[in-house]
Amino acid sequence: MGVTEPSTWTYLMDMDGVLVHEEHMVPGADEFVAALRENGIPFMVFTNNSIYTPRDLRARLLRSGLDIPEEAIWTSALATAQFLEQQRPGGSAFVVGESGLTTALHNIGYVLTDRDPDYVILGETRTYSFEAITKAIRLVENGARFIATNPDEKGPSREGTLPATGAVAALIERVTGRAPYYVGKPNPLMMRSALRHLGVHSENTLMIGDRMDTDVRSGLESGLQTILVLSGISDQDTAELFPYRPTKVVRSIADLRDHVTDPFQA
Ligand SMILES: O=C(CO)COP(=O)(O)O
Ligand SMILES: [Mg+2]
Repeated sequence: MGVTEPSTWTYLMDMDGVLVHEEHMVPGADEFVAALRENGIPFMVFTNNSIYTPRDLRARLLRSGLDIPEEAIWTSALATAQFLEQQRPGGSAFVVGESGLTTALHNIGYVLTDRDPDYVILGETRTYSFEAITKAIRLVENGARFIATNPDEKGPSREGTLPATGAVAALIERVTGRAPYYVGKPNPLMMRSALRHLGVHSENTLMIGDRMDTDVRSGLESGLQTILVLSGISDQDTAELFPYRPTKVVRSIADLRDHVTDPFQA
């Protein structure tokens, strides 16, 4: 499909499976980011991973070899806090997650408590505890609104699949009969907040991701061009399993490093 290349693109880049696998950089990702910088192309890391604050995530990415400014990092934790600040300012929540989520909620003035909270908020962590999940279940049963940062049921790593927020949300939903509201990709809320944050329009913005059901769908439904990479969750057959298609499929972000001004001509 012919894509009209705008004078310059803005890049929204998924993180896990595109730029890194946990703490390991995807080969060539540093050269890709350097090419964006050399061409003065605006970009944002746009991740459903709610574990880290932008400050911690910048430090983590830097150690992996990627120099990403804090202000170019937008996570599902930040999107969730922005959503709740609009929904119920000064609210309270019981949180199952890490500092990326608790810090974002504290920054909007939320009280974190297990005593009659307005919300139960489930985020990404690598240390889900049976006790915390049980508490979350009981609070949802008692009427707390159930929110989850992202629907990803798994994440990629060099060692193999990692269970993720969506899988734990499914456990809580199975026990309580209450489905969570997911704020992260593909919810248009998260995309709109990123485009607003960047001050750009969908026509000259593209989304690069490793998942069809979060990254590509999120971009597609917001009018962006989309690129699926095969370095994360998806393989060469994945795109065919979905009713919709990405604009382009590449093996990894390294394949784009020499075409950042015209990614669809290559
Ligand atoms: O955290 C995730 C699932 O583990 C997904 O993060 P990304 O949106 O960066 O791929
Ligand atoms: Mg990903």
